[in-house]
Amino acid sequence: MAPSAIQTHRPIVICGPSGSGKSTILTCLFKDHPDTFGFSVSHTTRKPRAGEQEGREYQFTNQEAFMKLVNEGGFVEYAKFGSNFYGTSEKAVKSVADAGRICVLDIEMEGVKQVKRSDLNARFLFLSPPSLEVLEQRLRGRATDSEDAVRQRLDHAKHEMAFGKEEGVWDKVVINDELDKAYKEVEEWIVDGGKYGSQA
Ligand SMILES: Nc1ncnc2c1ncn2[C@@H]1O[C@H](COP(=O)(O)OP(=O)(O)OP(=O)(O)O)[C@@H](O)[C@H]1O
Repeated sequence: MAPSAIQTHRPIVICGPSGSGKSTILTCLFKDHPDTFGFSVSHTTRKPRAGEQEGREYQFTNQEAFMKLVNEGGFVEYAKFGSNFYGTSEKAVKSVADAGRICVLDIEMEGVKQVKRSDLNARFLFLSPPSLEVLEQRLRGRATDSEDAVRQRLDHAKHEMAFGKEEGVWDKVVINDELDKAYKEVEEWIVDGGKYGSQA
């Protein structure tokens, strides 16, 4: 039987504390490899903001429809933030692969555990800051968060760093010390000599 798109285009899960550099590294990757990667469009029960378009930023839905999809096992991961639900449907990930791209999932710890239990056959990358001290400097340097938010992120980062050290979870752990070096290491692992982790 011919391999499915999801087997030839294995999704990449990237996880790491806020401020570890996920967006920075993914921006480089997408720029250096145009038309290779894609993000799946998540579902959310929150209302669209001005300028947001159905099916582009999110698939906007209501709680009843969201829960129905949960019960049908349609999500590879979902979570509640504040009073709204957010989730990644299996269909959304598969449609990225069907379009000939590798789906990149930038998700947090609980989501990673759920994707691990799914049949997505994803590859798991943990991006770590060199230390909590450096992470704090970067979060402050980014200047996008209030003092309270920085403290919350650092608090959460301690648990995430422990998760990053757990056996059997990660296919690759990269320490983002010097950006160019970390990026090269991520790129090399993802591209995998042109195989992109494909076993097919
Ligand atoms: N190797 C590095 N050396 C120095 N600064 C870095 C390095 N990598 C990233 N940064 C800086 O650290 C800050 C945090 O990076 P970034 O926003 O990419 O993190 P993130 O993991 O995507 O965070 P979030 O999960 O909150 O979106 C940014 O200001 C970025 O420019």
